[in-house]
Amino acid sequence: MNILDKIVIDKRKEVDLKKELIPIDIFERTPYFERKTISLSKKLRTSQTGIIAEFKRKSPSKSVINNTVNIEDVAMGYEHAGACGMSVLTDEIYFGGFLDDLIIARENCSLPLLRKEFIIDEYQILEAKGFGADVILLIAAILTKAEIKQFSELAKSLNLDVLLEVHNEEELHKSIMPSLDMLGVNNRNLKTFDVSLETSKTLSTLIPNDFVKISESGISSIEAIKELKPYGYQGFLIGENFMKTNNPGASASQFIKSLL
Ligand SMILES: O=C(O)c1ccccc1NCC(=O)[C@H](O)[C@H](O)COP(=O)(O)O
Repeated sequence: MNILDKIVIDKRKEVDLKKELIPIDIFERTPYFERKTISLSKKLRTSQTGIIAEFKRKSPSKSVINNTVNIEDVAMGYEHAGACGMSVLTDEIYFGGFLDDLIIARENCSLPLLRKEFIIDEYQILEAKGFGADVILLIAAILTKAEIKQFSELAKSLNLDVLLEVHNEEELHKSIMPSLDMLGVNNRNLKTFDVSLETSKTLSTLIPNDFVKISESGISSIEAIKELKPYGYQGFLIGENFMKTNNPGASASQFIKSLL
């Protein structure tokens, strides 16, 4: 069984258990639920750099990345660095993240926040809103076309932006629909962990211009961004390159300054 299938099986168990323990309407009563969300797609359309900086403690492909920095400092650091948005991995088993990380990030910066999660149930979308997210991620590899439609329409009804992630042509073709804001091409094959920026280049021409295009994973140099921009990418999701340092905010700041 590949890692993605394993993650989805564990996620199903986790969500089913939570649904038994925490009624969904609780999320509608959090202080964050009524908050006016910030649109990442709108910010990216006018951003000079388009950097979405990620908070990522560990990953299935790299094991531990950074266990010492705290999310308060990193959220403030990313905002100060001039990032366009922040991605927060909330999966605990595989990425060492927590839902509370979203709240802590929300309290420490005013960047649009992406809940980076393996969303397989509407419950997680209400939860994302209740914990201060502005954007949700939908991964085409783990969802049917009907689920992508159902989940993205629910997110839009809650004023959340939707980032749909693909890795190949088949996933892209099944996914394109008006309820998405951004199309992300993951340069990492989530089943084998192979990373290649060629994936973003190849798929770019197939993405209609109405969507903001984001290139995700394996970006570690200014040269990579310069290579990808001519293919129409306006957003660049970067995790490990910043998180592997002692000071991810300072690392993002240096990176963003070199881009301007
Ligand atoms: O990062 C992984 O190893 C991974 C494995 C399986 C599923 C998802 C995975 N990562 C999620 C992401 O999409 C990345 O964290 C994000 O794009 C940033 O990537 P990077 O800059 O390479 O840390």
